[in-house]
Amino acid sequence: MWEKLSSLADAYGDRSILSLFEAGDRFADCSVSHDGLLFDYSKTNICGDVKAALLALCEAADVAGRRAAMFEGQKINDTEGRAVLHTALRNLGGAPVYVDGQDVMPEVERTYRRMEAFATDVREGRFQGAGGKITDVINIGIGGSDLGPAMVEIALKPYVDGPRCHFVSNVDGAHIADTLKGLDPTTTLVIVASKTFTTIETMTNAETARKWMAEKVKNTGAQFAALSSNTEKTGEWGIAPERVFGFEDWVGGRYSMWGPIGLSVMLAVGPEDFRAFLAGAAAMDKHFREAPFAENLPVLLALVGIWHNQGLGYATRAVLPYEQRLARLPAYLQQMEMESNGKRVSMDGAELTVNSGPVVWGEPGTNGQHAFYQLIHQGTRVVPCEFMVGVVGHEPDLAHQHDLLVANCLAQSEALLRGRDLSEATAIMAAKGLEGAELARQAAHRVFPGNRPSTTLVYPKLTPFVLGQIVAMYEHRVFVEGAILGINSYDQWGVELGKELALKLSPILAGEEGTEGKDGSTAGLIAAIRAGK
Ligand SMILES: O=P(O)(O)OC[C@H]1O[C@](O)(CO)[C@@H](O)[C@@H]1O
Repeated sequence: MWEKLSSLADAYGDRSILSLFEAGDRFADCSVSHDGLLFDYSKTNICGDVKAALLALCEAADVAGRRAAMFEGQKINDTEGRAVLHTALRNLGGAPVYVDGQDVMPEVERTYRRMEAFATDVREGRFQGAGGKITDVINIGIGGSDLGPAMVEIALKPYVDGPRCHFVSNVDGAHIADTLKGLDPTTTLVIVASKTFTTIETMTNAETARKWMAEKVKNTGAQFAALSSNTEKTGEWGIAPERVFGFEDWVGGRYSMWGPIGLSVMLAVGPEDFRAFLAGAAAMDKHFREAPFAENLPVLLALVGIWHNQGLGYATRAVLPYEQRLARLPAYLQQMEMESNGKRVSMDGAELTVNSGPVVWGEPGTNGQHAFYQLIHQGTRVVPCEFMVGVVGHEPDLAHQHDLLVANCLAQSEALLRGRDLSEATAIMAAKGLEGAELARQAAHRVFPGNRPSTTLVYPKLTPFVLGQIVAMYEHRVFVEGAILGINSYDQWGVELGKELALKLSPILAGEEGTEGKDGSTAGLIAAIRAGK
């Protein structure tokens, strides 16, 4: 299945992307517009036969069949025996969705209405803390129970008109200590967000928050809410059922912010804007299900990813939003993509014969330009870049700054494409008066190889709807890449070993057990830390 792609990669790996623009209207051929979004992949070296080979991979992997299986609630997460239906969380008012023959939508809608009612009560002051109206909300969660809502709350700042939201994730006591400083427990609502309600970091931080609140609030439980699929544990922990918002095991942690895990966002922006966020995602779901693959945004994004990673062997990709409010998007996508597609075996347990998903990283522009773009432009390894930028910002008075932002975004992809060759670099340095060996030496440092691939996503403005579209597009991109690789994108066994070892290390670090059986490095580190305490 991969031979064709690999022979095309051998043939085309080094060809000039710029020269591809000489034939026909490449921009028109290699960009897709849908519902306000414009995805341009013309600055990659994908063209006719590469695209055909990539689309053939979709056929060979039966992406269409697997897509149908996902939306139909089949148990495509087959190492855990679970359906994968985060799409149901944003299917509000939509068609029934069946799991094991039962329509899950009535329960999804019911929970959603409870969330709306609770969020409205908090925002309008009907739900109060011991000291009055809730001013602050702390979401305690980690991974998918943190990254999504934390990312969205920043992204939608212009829409925030509710209580201040804080996000605590790290088991490092510094995180919760710094967050609690300055907060008034009598007007703070604590949300414990954990699908399993057993995650050690979250439960430890929740306990710390409970102690902090108990110093000033008699009935601490009244100011706690839980977001979880483990209602037994939320009950044991003492959170009253009316403030427990549940979801089923067919919602994966890293895909969960569309439902109860998004409660902090709903509290911040209000139910109406949260609904718009879901509507954007639902619109992308529809596009993903209906558009032909050759014009399907998530499919194209996935194919670009497959070409760069499995085809050309580029091990990483940078996500570079030219939008300060998307500062946490790269971290969010890191979990979504790397926890989903960082797998070494296919569904049947056989080792992959191609690379698994790439390393995903990034920072917003223009900040990244002054940090790591040096390597992207002149380093020896190629880093495919995924730029994104809004046509307008939310600050009409600062439109000139937005124009500068856009200019920088476009300049970077242009620079990556064109580069600067030795003759140009030499002419520039000669014009500055250099000559001879020094001219040659200095010019060499100013050469940009160029021919470095990038894509650009242009969106009208970062509204809740648009953010929903973008995130859902990435979710489906991960699905398509995973389907082509033949892996299960919805389990995460790779996080388990470290968790198990950490539990065993705690008593050793405390001096209650010895280091027998530990490797020399770990034993040495334990000894040093124990001695330094
Ligand atoms: O919501 P929970 O159950 O606390 O899990 C948090 C995170 O931990 C993980 O299971 C990985 O450790 C993620 O997949 C998940 O998002």
